[in-house]
Formats: sequence, C-alpha cells, structure tokens
Amino acid sequence: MSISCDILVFGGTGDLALHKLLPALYHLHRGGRLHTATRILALARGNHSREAYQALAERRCRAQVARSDFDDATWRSFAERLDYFAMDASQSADFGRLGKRLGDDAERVRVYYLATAPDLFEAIASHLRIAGLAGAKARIVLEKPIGHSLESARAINAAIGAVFDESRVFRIDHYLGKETVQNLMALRFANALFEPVWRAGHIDHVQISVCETLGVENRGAYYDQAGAMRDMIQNHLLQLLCLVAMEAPVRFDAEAVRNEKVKILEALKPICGLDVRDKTVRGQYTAGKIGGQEVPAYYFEKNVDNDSDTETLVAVQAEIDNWRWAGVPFYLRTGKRLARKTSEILIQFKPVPHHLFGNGEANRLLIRLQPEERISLQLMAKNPGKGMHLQPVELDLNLADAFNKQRRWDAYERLLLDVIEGDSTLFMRRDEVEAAWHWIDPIIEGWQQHYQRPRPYAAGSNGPEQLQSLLERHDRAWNE
Ligand SMILES: NC(=O)C1=CN([C@@H]2O[C@H](COP(=O)(O)OP(=O)(O)OC[C@H]3O[C@@H](n4cnc5c(N)ncnc54)[C@H](OP(=O)(O)O)[C@@H]3O)[C@@H](O)[C@H]2O)C=CC1
Ligand SMILES: O=C1O[C@H](COP(=O)(O)O)[C@@H](O)[C@H](O)[C@H]1O
Repeated sequence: MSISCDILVFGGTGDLALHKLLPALYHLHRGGRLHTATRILALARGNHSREAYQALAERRCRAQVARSDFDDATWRSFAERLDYFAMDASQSADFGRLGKRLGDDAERVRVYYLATAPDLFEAIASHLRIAGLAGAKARIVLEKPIGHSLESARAINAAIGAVFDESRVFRIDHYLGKETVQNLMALRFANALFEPVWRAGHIDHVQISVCETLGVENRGAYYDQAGAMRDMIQNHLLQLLCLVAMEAPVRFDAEAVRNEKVKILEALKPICGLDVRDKTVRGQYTAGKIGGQEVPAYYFEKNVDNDSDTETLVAVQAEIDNWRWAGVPFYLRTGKRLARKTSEILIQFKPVPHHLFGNGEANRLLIRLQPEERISLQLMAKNPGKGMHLQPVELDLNLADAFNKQRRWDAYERLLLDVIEGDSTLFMRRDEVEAAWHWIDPIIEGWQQHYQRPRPYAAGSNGPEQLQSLLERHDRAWNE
C-alpha cells in the first residue's frame, strides 16, 4: 500500500480526469494500492455538490472500467475518498479558500495533477506558492504537451521551477506508462541477445508508428492549435525513439535513464528549411468511412476552423548523429482516422551478407504496443520437403498469454502510483522536453516558410500517397 496523500485534480470535470484518471484511481483502490487515508479532490469552476460529482464520476467510470472489474461495493468505498471543490484556478483568492478546505498539515503529501489546458499551469503554480500550498511535500503533475514551442515550454518550465524543484515535477507522457514500452527496456537491457546487433552495422532502419482510427472527437479547439506534430511526435513518438536508441543506463533510476534519453534527443539531426520537403509528410483527413460508418472531414469537426491547415497525420525521417546510429533512418508516423489502430515499433535488420539459399528476407523484430501487446521476431526457415526453399516465420510472444492473462495495468495507474511514491523514472525531465522542442520547432517553421500544406487523405485509408513514397524512394515500405 502506498503512502497517505491528497490527490488534487485541477480540471476534475474534464475528459482526461473522467476518462483516464478516475478509472485509474478506481483500479488502484480496488487493488488495495491506495492508502486508506488517501483523498481525491476534483477541482473545476462548475458548481457541483459532492454527490453530483460522485454520480458523474460513477457514470464515467462504469463506462470505462471492464464490467468484471466494476462492482457497487468497491465503487462506494472508492467514492468515500472522492470530493469536489468549485474554484477558478486563474484566481489567486480561490487558492486561499482551497487552503482552508485542505487544512494545514505541512507533513501531508499533496499531489497537484494539472489536467487543464497548459495556459493555466503558470498561474496555478504561482497561486499555490502564494497560498502556502507548495511546501516540501507537494508534487505537481503536468500533462503534455508542455507548451507549443521551445520558447513557451521554457516559460512554463521556468514558472513551475520557481515553485517546485525538479524532483517534485512530474511531466507525464502516458506512453511511458504502457507495459510494452517498459518491456522494450527489459528486452534491450535484460537480454544479451540483442545488444551486439542493436546498431548501425546490423540495422537497416527503424519504424515507429502510432496509427489511430479515432478523429479529434470533442478536442477540436485544442487539436486545431496543436496538430499531430505537437500532440504526438513531440512527446510520445520521440520518447519511443529514445527508448529504442538510448545507451544502457548505469542504473534503473530517474537520473540515469533520463540522462541517456536526453543524449539521443540532443543528437537528432536537425531538419530545417527545404529539408522538410524530403524528410517529412503532413496530411489531413477528408470525409471517409471508419468501420463502415461515414465520418466527416477534419475541417468539419466541431471547433475546427473550416479553412484549417492543421495536420492530422505526420511522418518524419529522423536520424541520430551518434556512433551507434549514424546513417540509420528512424521513420516516425502518426495519424488520426487511419484504416486501423495500431502502435508498433519495427526494427528492420540488414540482409545476410551472402545469400546461400537464393533470395531470403532480412530479419525483423516487431514490438506491438496496441491493440495487443506482443513481440515477434521474423526469422527465415526452411519449408518442409525437398530442396532448400525458405520462408519467413514468426517467433511470437503474446505478453498477455505469457503472464497468464493477468489484467494489464492502464498506463495512468502505473504513473499515478509512481507520482504518489515519488519515482520520476518514467516521467520527462525539463531538459528532455526542451530538447524535443528544439528539434520540432524548425520542422514546423520549415512547413510555414515553404507553405507545406497538409496532403488530403480519406478517413479510413492508409494516409496520403506521399506517406508511402517517403520510404519507397529508398526501396523500403511501411509495415502494414
Ligand atoms: N483528454 C485526453 O485524453 C488527454 C488530454 N491531455 C491534456 O490534458 C489537458 C486537459 O484535457 P481535457 O481533459 O481533454 O480538457 P477538457 O476541456 O475536457 O477539460 C478541461 C477541464 O479544466 C477545467 N477548467 C478550465 N478552466 C478552468 C479554470 N480557470 N479553473 C478551474 N478549472 C478549469 C474544466 O472545467 P470548468 O470549465 O468547469 O472549469 C475542465 O474540468 C489538456 O492540456 C490536454 O492537452 C493529454 C493527454 C490526453
Ligand atoms: O496523448 C494523446 O494520446 C492519444 C493516443 O493515446 P493511446 O494511448 O490511445 O494510443 C491521442 O489520441 C491524443 O490525440 C493525444 O493527445
């Protein structure tokens, strides 16, 4: 059981809080992982009574949690922890009221989870300090994206850093909480097999894909300002790239792991000016069909500008200028309203130096994060019967089966527990976030300078033609 604390969720009536955070806290409660004295306080401007908020939370958790994991008695005991406080987080005076509500127990651990738009982050940190609520036992959790550029990220980080020292700042990237993402570290650093071939001499290229069938749902106002580059590449995909490419940390702790990740981000070869034409693809979905249902074009989504040139798909050919990876392309791709939902990492090895048995295919290691968690290694094997006819076969590990179908933790469960326990290994450090923006900003500027408008692609398709040509021109193809 973890330590006793107050978890305060700013933006407690929002989509993230109701869809992800509360279900994760419910699971932690159900698994006996929350201290009996831990309380959860949701904060937002709307006027809700405690009972009304609990009813709202119950409705959303019921819809989110698997039926077999939800029962009324557990919900009632969870709801006892749950309360609501109406306040405007932009108003300093409201933090005085909050302080009174919390009482003054300087020894109590407080977790402030900012599930609001990032333009409130600076004000919330400063108001917490003024109200005397940011003492040594307080921690702050920031949702991605941290800002919309290097400059704005620096401003947010500086404002937060003026109130909370870095060890108490938890910049969340929920991809780092996914089991298979952590398994990537286990695969690389707990097995001797891969290390000797995990380098330029043996690897032809790497693909990192996060493809979604969802559109922007009800997040049009945010997404139209952000686009796929800021929403996904700047954080989730670059974090995956770091885990694939980093050197083995000397210890599995926050500083050692993050030191190695930041070295990779700093070694990313800049993509500037006209490079964007050769090394990136932007797309935007038009009307189409997903699962047999008609869906509208992006520019007809709620709260999206009718003339929007925001990208809903991006692909980038990244390169890492260091000894291990020089010359190996890392193809990153993410998009909404694509034909299928899948998140995966493909390591494409080079072919054997001499083909003894005619043409064979090169080995590939596929690490699938979603929808199922599996690791499969494609090897060449002999077809039964006469002659040496080879065929690719899969050595396939389904992680759910390997662990007796134990319930897989949702990323937010793992990460919330880490925050409560004060372990920031799976969170982004300030310099990582800034190094990522340092690489992203010139690409976005290049698009603006060279008027690189997004290419249209039909919802339910595999993306625009240019997505395929990014690889085809080097005789490669996306794993479909
Ligand atoms: N939704 C998701 O799955 C994900 C979201 N994120 C990030 O999390 C953040 C929140 O996203 P999301 O939940 O979708 O957003 P929503 O718009 O659904 O929720 C925003 C929340 O903030 C509250 N709020 C807004 N202004 C104030 C204020 N001045 N004082 C107090 N509360 C306020 C709103 O309530 P009220 O208006 O009543 O005050 C509401 O509870 C964003 O930065 C987003 O990028 C990150 C990853 C995934
Ligand atoms: O952070 C975000 O992630 C989701 C995708 O997350 P997943 O766990 O479902 O793969 C994405 O839909 C959203 O736009 C983005 O903000």
